[in-house]
This record gives sequence, C-alpha cells and structure tokens, in this order.
Amino acid sequence: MKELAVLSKAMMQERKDILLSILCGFIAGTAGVALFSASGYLISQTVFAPPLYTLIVLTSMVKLLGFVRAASRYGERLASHRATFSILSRLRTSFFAKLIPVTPGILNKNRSGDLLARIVGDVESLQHYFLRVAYPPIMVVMVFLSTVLFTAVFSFWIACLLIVGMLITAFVVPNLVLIGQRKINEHVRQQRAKLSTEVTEVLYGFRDLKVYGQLAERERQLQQDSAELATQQQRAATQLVLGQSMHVFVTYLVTWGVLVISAFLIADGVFAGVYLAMLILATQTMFEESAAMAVLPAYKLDSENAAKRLAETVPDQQNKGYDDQSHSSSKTHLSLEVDAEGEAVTIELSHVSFQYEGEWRSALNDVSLYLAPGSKTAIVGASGSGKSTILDLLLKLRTPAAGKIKFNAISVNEWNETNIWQNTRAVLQQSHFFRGTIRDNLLLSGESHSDEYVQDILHQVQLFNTSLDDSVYEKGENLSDGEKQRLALARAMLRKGRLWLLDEPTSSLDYVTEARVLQNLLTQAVEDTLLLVCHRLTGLERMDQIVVMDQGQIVETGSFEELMERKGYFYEMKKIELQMIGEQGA
Ligand SMILES: Nc1ncnc2c1ncn2[C@@H]1O[C@H](COP(=O)(O)OP(=O)(O)OP(=O)(O)O)[C@@H](O)[C@H]1O
Repeated sequence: MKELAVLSKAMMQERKDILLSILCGFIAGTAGVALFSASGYLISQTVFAPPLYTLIVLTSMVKLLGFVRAASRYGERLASHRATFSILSRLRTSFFAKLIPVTPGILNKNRSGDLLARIVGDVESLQHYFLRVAYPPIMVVMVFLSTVLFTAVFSFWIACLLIVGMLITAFVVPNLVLIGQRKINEHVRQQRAKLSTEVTEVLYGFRDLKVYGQLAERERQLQQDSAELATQQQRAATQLVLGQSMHVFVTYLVTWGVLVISAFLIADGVFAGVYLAMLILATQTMFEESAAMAVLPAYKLDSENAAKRLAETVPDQQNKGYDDQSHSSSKTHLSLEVDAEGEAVTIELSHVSFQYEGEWRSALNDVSLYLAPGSKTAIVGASGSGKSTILDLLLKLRTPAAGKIKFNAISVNEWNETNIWQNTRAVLQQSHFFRGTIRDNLLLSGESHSDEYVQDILHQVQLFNTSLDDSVYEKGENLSDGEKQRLALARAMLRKGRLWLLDEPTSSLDYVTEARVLQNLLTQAVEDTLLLVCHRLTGLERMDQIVVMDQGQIVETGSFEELMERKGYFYEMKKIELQMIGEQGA
C-alpha cells in the first residue's frame, strides 16, 4: 500500500532496534517452548525416580531457560517499544512538516475537529503497525519453525498437525476477524470523527449556542454521539475477543490432537511415554506465542485506514509541491531580509487569478498590481471582493491559479515561505492570542526587546493601561476586539522586516484612536513597503495609491485626490461613508 511508504521509511530508520527486538523475541519464544517442554519432561521423569544428577541437570536447565526467557523478553519489549516510539515521533514530525505549508487549503476542506481526530488518532494508529502487524508474523514463523522441527524428531504426524493448526490460527481465524472488523472499524472511525467535530464546534460556539438556546439540544446530541461511539467500540472489542477465543479454541483442539496421536504412537512403541507431557506443553506454548496473530488483521486494517486518511489530508501533490518549494528555496538561498540601509520590498502581481477549492466563482480575477519599494498602498472595496485573498497569496498561504507574483522582481515560487513570514510584519484579520502574559503574546518569535521599548510600542497603539505582565486567557477571551487588534499591531511593530501586510488592523477602533494608531504606524513604516486592507476610507489621503476592488477585480487605482476627482466607485463609497458618519458638509 502506497500510503504506508512513509511508515516503511520510518521503520527502516529504526532497523537496529527492530533487528534487536526480533532477535530477542525469537530467543524468548524458543526459550519459552524449551522451558515448558523441559518442565514437562522433568515432571514425567520424576515418576521414574531418576538418578539425582539427572534431576539436578533438568531443574538447572528449567531455571536457566526461565532466566533466558525473562531476560530476552525484557530486551524484546525494550527494543520494540523504543523502536515504536521513535517511529511514532518520526511520523508526527514528518506529518506536521507536510501539513504546515498546506494548512490553509486543508482547513478549507476539513472541519477542525475532524482534522484534530486525524492528526491525533490516525498518527497514533500507525504506531501499532510495527508492533502488532509487521513484527508478530516474523516472530511466529521463527518460533513455529523451530518447534515443528523439534516435534518432527518425535513424529511426522504431530509436526503435520501443528502445521495445520498453525495455518488455521495464522490465516483462517484472522480472516474471520477481519471480515467482522472491516465494517465495525469504519463505523468507529466515522463516529469518532463526528464526535470530535461536534465537540470542537460546541466548544467554539458555546456562547452563541447558549444565547440562541441551542446548548441543551447540542449537549443531548453530543451524549447520543458519545453513546453511539461507545457501542461501536464495544462491538469492535467483542470482535477482537471473539478472534482471541477462536485462537484458544484451535489451540486446545490441536493439543487434543497431539495427545491422541501421541497416545497411539506411545502404544505402538514409536517413542516413550515420558515425552508425552513435553510434547503437549511445547504445543500449547507455541500457540501461546502466536496469540498476537488473531488481532493482527484488525490492527492492519486500522493502520491502513489511518495511513489512507493521512494521505488524503496531505495529498501527494501537495507534498510534492512542498518538497519542490523547499528544494528550490534551498537552491537559490534567497532572503527577503534587508538591512536598515537596504531597499524596501517591491511587489508585483501580474494577471493573478485565484479560486477557493470547491467554489464556483473566482475570488480573484486577473488582478495586476505594483507596489514600489517604500510605497503605501490601501486596498478598499466591498466585503468579499477579494482583499484578504491578496494578502494570503502574498504570504504564500495559498497559491494562485494563474498569473505571477514577484517579490523584488523574483517569482514568489523561488522564495522560501518561512523567509517571507519571518521578514514580513503581518496582521491578519483574526489574530490568535495564547494563554500567557501580554509580553508572551507580543514577542511571539522570541524577539529580544527591553520592557521599556515594548511598553513604548503599546503606547503607540494607544494601550496606556496595559502592563506587560497582565494575563491573557486562552484565545484572548479577556481582551476586547479593539485591544486584540492593537496588540496584533504592536506584535507587528515589534518584528523586523521592511514589508507590512495589514488586513483591517483597526476596524474595531473608534475614529480618534484609529487615526492616532495609523499615524504612529505610518511614522514607523515611513521607509517600508506597506499594504493596508481596510473598509473605512478615513485617513487614506496619506496613501500613495488606493486600489479599489469589486468582485475579485481591481476597478480603480490612484491616489486619494485622483480617485475623488474621477468621481467613480471610490468617490461614491466615500460619499456614502461621509453620510453614514454624519460628516457631510463638515
Ligand atoms: N476559505 C475560503 N473558502 C472558500 N471561499 C472563501 C474562503 N475565504 C474567502 N472566500 C470567498 O472568497 C471571496 C473573497 O474573500 P476575501 O476574504 O478575500 O474578501 P474580502 O474582500 O477580504 O472580504 P472582507 O472585507 O469581508 O474581509 C469571498 O467571496 C469569500 O466568500
């Protein structure tokens, strides 16, 4: 299965531990069979009152085998679990590395709860692949072959019976379990995804659900989904137990068979009766060692489904794109970083179009735009006209369907996205706040600024009563929208970079505060390239260029005066705004 390739690669990297666990597992398995065989022989021998030295040799052998079995089992567990956890850690790292560059696209397609279930549940499911799918058959075959060889010395028929029993436990029983598991497993997975999606939505929308009186209904739904998941899991567990019971049943059936054949052979004088207990115990121990085979298909199915879903989440094409990007970036070593004397960034969009996945109409249609180094540009336009999408494309969070984007005359494909993020002062429409202090939330990239400097920036964004040690709750619950916006702006002001990409950074502020904040912002960014997406049209007189957008297209471009003189779209928007804020005639 192609999707399991990443797993095989991770297993190859842990081959030392894997080989060690196979070796220890083989020693433990054969020592187990030998231990019980020797015990059976010892018990039978004592009946004939053998010489003392025989008993001493036999008991010492039993003790020694017991010790070897315990020590090698310990070694096996240690090496196999170490390999499993290393594989798990490699899987997590590789999955996240692939996930991060394509996150916006993924969040578009998947509900966050489902995504969480995939990331946590599916990656964890893959850890079972080595321990419960790849490893047991190797062990079972090795222990089985040595036991069959050993029993063949006594009787060809007993060896044949063991082979038949082994085929039943290794193929028939697991396949019966698999038939039942296939259906149940898929249900469990779907139900788990549904439950985590519901839980996430209730947590995120708790307040709205409460205010709109939907909380009780949602809770009832959650309980129902949770009960359904428990039922499905119970069915899956019952199936597994059934498989294990069938395994035990076959073990006893074969043991009876060995007993009957041995009885005949002993009666015929083929071998002495003293070996009977030894053969019975060897048979039972061998099947005990292969008990893991009964549950193997369930884990195999689970791992394959998990790998498939993870591959769907981060499809190959996206992986390829990511690898190619990293490759080309590392080749060219481009850096957006510019020193204080260096030029600010030039941006050029030519004939750029973009369509969100699953949407029938384009969010951007043939957009061309030039931002000169150090220029100040504002993008205005109706809601949904594509303003934020332009910022997403510039931040390489999404890839245009057509057209070219260039930074400093070099295609954006050549730039490493991390480099763009590190050297851009971006404020997105929704900024996330983490639980911690104001200081933690401002210096997210670990910038080292003195408290005085940070406090000064807070003053520039008109936050005079905020202390750096004030607490911030999860998702910034204890901050107003205006405070969040100003903190996000302060965050950007504390970063380095000569490019500012700001998406409605002051939309929740009152006019007076907004004007002061923008004034300070423009002072700090005086020599930098700045792109400001905004709804309000106040303060745009200071911009070098205003771009007006409608339905994914640029409908007007020019300075404030030019657009007002043109009496077009912008002029009409400005007129409406003035009417709204009652400034007409002022
Ligand atoms: N994640 C998404 N998936 C699908 N369609 C989207 C997504 N984000 C935006 N769109 C659509 O793309 C179009 C442009 O959206 P965009 O957010 O760029 O507009 P905007 O001008 O920034 O709007 P606003 O001023 O309301 O923020 C809209 O029609 C919107 O419905």
